[in-house]
Amino acid sequence: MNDRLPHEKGFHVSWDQIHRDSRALAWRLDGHGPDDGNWRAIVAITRGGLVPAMIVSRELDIRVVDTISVKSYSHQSRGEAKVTKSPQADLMGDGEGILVIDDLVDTGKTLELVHKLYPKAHFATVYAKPSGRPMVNTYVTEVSQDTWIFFPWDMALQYVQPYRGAD
Ligand SMILES: O=P(O)(O)OC[C@H]1O[C@H](OP(=O)(O)OP(=O)(O)O)[C@H](O)[C@@H]1O
Ligand SMILES: O=c1[nH]c(=O)c2nc[nH]c2[nH]1
Ligand SMILES: [Mg+2]
Repeated sequence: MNDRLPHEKGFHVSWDQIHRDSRALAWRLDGHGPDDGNWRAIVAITRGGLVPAMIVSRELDIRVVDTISVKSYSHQSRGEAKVTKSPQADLMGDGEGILVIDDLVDTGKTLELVHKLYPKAHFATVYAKPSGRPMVNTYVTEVSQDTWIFFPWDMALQYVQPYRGAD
């Protein structure tokens, strides 16, 4: 374990798994929108929410997709959450009928900020840690607070030396 990191465990998510888990999220959301079960639009929280949002939009046939950009982490340390790009104001209103999607909720600060802006939106993430779980309306898998989730877009396959490597 690396002492500099506050996270004891790692949860490694493959492309295949994020695809399956995002489809599971779509399945949970299907038919639960306020307009005859439908949602007006999806708003992805960039960047992590982009891949799950695309998969949910495909599964639920939601063609209106916008983004909100919230930046709060640098590597594994958290800073102040800031909105650096907003979705179209006339689309959003108070968030009614809008599905806000992110890859995960950790402390909940990112969703808290977006919730303040769009209190009637529905908040959905693929993964949730306990501290942030109250901020999410729908999620698929819970992981413990001391787990760092590694996503496939942050990873690359690379050669590792065998334990008994040649010197
Ligand atoms: O619940 P919180 O403690 O606020 O953390 C969750 C947020 O942190 C990560 O995004 P990040 O700010 O690292 O930006 P990124 O999506 O561009 O990687 C993640 O994608 C969530 O959006
Ligand atoms: O890739 C990530 N994994 C995490 O567990 C996490 N928590 C906040 N932000 C995160 N980003
Ligand atoms: Mg993010």
